[in-house]
Amino acid sequence: MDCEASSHVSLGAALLGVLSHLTIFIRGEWHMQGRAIITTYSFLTIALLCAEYCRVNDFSSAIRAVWHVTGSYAAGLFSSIIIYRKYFHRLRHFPGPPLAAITKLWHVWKVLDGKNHLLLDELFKNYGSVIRTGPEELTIINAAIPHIIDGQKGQFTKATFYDIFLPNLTITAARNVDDHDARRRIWERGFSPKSLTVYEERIIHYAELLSTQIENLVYEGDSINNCKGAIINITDWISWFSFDVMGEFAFSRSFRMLQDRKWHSKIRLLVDGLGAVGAVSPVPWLAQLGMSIRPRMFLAKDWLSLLQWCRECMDERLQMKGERSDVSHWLVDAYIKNGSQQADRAWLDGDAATVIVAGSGTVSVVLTFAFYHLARDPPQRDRLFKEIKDIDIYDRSQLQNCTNLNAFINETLRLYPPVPTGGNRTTPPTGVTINNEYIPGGVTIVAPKYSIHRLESSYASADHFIPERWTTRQDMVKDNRGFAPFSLGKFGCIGKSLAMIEMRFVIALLLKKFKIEFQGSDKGEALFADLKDQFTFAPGDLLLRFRLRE
Ligand code: HEM
Repeated sequence: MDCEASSHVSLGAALLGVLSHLTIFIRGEWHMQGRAIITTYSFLTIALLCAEYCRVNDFSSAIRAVWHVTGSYAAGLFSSIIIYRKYFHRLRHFPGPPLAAITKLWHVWKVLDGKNHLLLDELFKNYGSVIRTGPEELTIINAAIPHIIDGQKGQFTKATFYDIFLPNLTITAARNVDDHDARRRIWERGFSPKSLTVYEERIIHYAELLSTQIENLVYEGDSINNCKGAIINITDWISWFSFDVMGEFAFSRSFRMLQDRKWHSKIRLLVDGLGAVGAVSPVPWLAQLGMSIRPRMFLAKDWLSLLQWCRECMDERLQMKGERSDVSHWLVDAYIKNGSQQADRAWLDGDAATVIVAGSGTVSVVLTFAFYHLARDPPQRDRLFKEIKDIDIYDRSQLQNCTNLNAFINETLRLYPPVPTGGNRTTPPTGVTINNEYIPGGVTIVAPKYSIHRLESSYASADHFIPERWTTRQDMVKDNRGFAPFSLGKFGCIGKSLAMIEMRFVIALLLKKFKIEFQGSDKGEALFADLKDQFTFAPGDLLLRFRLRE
């Protein structure tokens, strides 16, 4: 091919790239098509290579020519995408980091350290309350936003992020509103007041086991090391407790972590797998691509092995004779009544895994930070102890009426919402107007609770832990609309009441029995240094000294 012909071909290929963007890729969602796109382009490249080889009868010239054409095509395609996103996109006038407007990969790079909550907070300080954090994404940090996206009138749907869990089917990831509503109706049967009373017995059982194990460690510490009390990593112990409880609710079996005083290998996989979800959550297409192309590699392999284990646990659960009063009972019931169809089995497995993840990774965060503040703030600890020491903590209604305890939990939920930045939604097709600003349809809205809960315009001394703002110092709450640790509306947390029962009881039980203090010079530095946002918060280690009260 002479030089002129070659440059015509390159120009044609580049124009074709621009055209593919403007006519095909500019529309709709493509994050689930990664594999199909790669297969199609590979096929076309090979076909082109064969055709060129037949024409010139020389392999290296054919490769050079195809390389030229594909390079030009890619240059046209990506230049068009970049120019469009930067200068013509409907979100172009929103401020934000320049690279964010072009690709979400900048976000992956930025959150490799797992500190997405801090990143979004910093962006808020630099760019204001509405920030373009992706080509099709706005992060909005404003007290009104939780009610706008999830309130009664909310027409918003779950955003593309949730497809990261596919092909796993679960209520949390159901983006189709009808599928979600149908699943939610089944779940709701498992959270009736009657069911909660039954679950409470299980919670009490495991909380007592936690308390007994700590007591054993205190005796072991006193006699073996001759040190006063037990120094324990509360982050681990609280996680073991909450996963053991959810094992009961999902599969009617304990993971025996409290008993064995160590992590169950599969639960460890789960925690590590969620770390990976945190890292790739800004680009669900990358996660899907990894899963479909290399399902047997690295974390994808661990994740699949975990799902397989959940399936096996559910097989055992289905074999159990007699009625089981766990959360899965209602999911299993629906599965059997529907004729035990394979499609329903996928929902059953996915939702059982959801019970474990949604029920443990959240409660454990609040309890860990609650114990951190109990150790850090002796006057708060003494005030709580005074409130609970003479009541029957096994009587749920008495605990429910403990105003200081409730305020303490609320303040922990405010500063450390277990889902700190997640809960992305998509605007309805007609778009919405927020604070006099029109936002078009189909845009992802991120409303990070971590930052919204720390707005100075909403809470006086917002970064400080002051439980009194919920009791005697209500003047310190200026605008409470943004407080939504459990989210709101039809996608809001279904386990809120269960979680509150669990958190109140564990705090009351351990506080009544133990004196809780920091250990030596460790004042919780690792807890914060290693704190990661991986959809739910994953706190670092926290060593505390537990001593028996006289
Ligand atoms: C402190 C404890 C908890 C907090 C702060 C919390 C918070 C949340 C939040 C923010 C959401 C919305 C997530 C989203 O939009 O993607 C959610 C959903 C959910 N939570 Fe919780 N949660 C807690 C405990 C629990 C417990 C104990 C369970 C029981 C198994 C549970 C089950 C669920 C389920 C099934 C959903 C999905 C609801 C739906 O999509 O309709 N959560 N939770």
